[in-house]
Amino acid sequence: MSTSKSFKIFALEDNALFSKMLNYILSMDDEHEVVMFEKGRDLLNALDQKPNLITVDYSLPDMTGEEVIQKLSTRMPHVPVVVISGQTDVKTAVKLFTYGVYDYITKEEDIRERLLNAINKIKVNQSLKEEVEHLREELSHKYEFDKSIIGNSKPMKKVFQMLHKTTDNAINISITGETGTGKEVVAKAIHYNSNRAKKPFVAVNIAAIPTSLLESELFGHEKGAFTGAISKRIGKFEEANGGTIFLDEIGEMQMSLQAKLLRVIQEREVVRIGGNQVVKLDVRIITATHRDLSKEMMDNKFREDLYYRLLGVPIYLPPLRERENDVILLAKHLLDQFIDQNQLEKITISSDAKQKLIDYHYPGNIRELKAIIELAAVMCEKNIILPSDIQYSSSSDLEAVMSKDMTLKEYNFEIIQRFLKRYDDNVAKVAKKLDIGKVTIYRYLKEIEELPK
Ligand SMILES: Nc1ncnc2c1ncn2[C@@H]1O[C@H](COP(=O)(O)OP(=O)(O)OP(=O)(O)O)[C@@H](O)[C@H]1O
Repeated sequence: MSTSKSFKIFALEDNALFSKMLNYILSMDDEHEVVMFEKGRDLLNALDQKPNLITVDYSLPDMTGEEVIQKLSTRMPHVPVVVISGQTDVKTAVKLFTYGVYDYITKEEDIRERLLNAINKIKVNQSLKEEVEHLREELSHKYEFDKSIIGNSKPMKKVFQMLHKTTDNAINISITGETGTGKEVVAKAIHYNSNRAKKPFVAVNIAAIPTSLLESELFGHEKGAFTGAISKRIGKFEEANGGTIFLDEIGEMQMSLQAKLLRVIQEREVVRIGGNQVVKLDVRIITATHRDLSKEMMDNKFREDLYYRLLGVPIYLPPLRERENDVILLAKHLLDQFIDQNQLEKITISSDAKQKLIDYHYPGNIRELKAIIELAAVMCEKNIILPSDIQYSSSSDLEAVMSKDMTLKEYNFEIIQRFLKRYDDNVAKVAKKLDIGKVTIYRYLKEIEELPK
């Protein structure tokens, strides 16, 4: 069986016998490539080989273990170091931990278990870090402007022009637009296309958090800062440090908190509630609102100084009814997404259905279009969406399906029946498509039969 040595370990140990034993323990895992060193200097000279882990004996002939560790902490701060020592000296151990040493293991009987345990933990940590990196990378592709924000209409071209001006700087951005026009999608795309893409994107919906909790949610608190603060909590601003914070529905923020937010923005630092430690901030702020903030300002509901601080690059997202042919582009995109997520066969939209889609005014904008398309995909037969499959929330059809007239159970009946029709009553296939058990389908069918006719 071929094995790949993907985890390189450097081990620094001058005692010949112990070195042999260490090499044996570390090489037990086929994945490990172990390189033994007798002298600290030799190990330091070989760092360009990029080890994944370094073990260091504390007492060495040419330089002290402490010196080696100190040098490693500046030259390779991200590579975990495990110290192996012949002595149990708490003071030494504590000092070494200040250099960021991962573990301190004494040369005792259980060294094998302790060492392998430490290595396993390090590997799990490293693979988690790699996964986070990988996901961030994937996210940044996913949020490329023209891949995540679908639209080709004149007003959307203007939006794209503005978006491209936001990538190389940290200027604040204020997004306005009716509900469902894609304000959050745009905020994410700005972040993942900016030079902050590898740092966090933290979204906070101001309207969704009770006023009494909002301050601590945003700025954090120390343990015991107020009744209920049972432990220290980092606020969203600190969480977003180095990256972007998205304050959705900023127009809902109370005046008293607006003053605190202004202070944080001006000072570029935050102090957790009940604490005195000042945390420096480097956070880009993107705000969104469906309200007219300039009007709120005139009505004394929004602070003028905060308004201008947050305004930065203003981006207006037009309602869907003003986006010309984007309705069809978006409908196809949302349909493909739904097909992908549910592993359905290809579904197309008939030209009459397209016309029906264009004729509607979408008060709920793209969120509403998404719901309409998903329902149409479920309702249609023979994998083609016809005008009758398109049901608007303002018309009675969709209301009949989605609102009080139908319970969730009845809605489920409807979907299962549609799928059974589409797949010629093949229960196994329908169960697979809907990702539910066959028994569930039989149970529904039985219940339908038992309903009074
Ligand atoms: N241009 C677009 N391209 C593709 N999908 C979009 C686009 N705009 C919005 N969407 C989709 O529409 C839905 C609503 O978008 P989003 O939540 O960003 O809207 P919003 O303006 O923030 O809404 P609200 O004001 O209610 O918070 C999401 O599912 C989003 O993925």
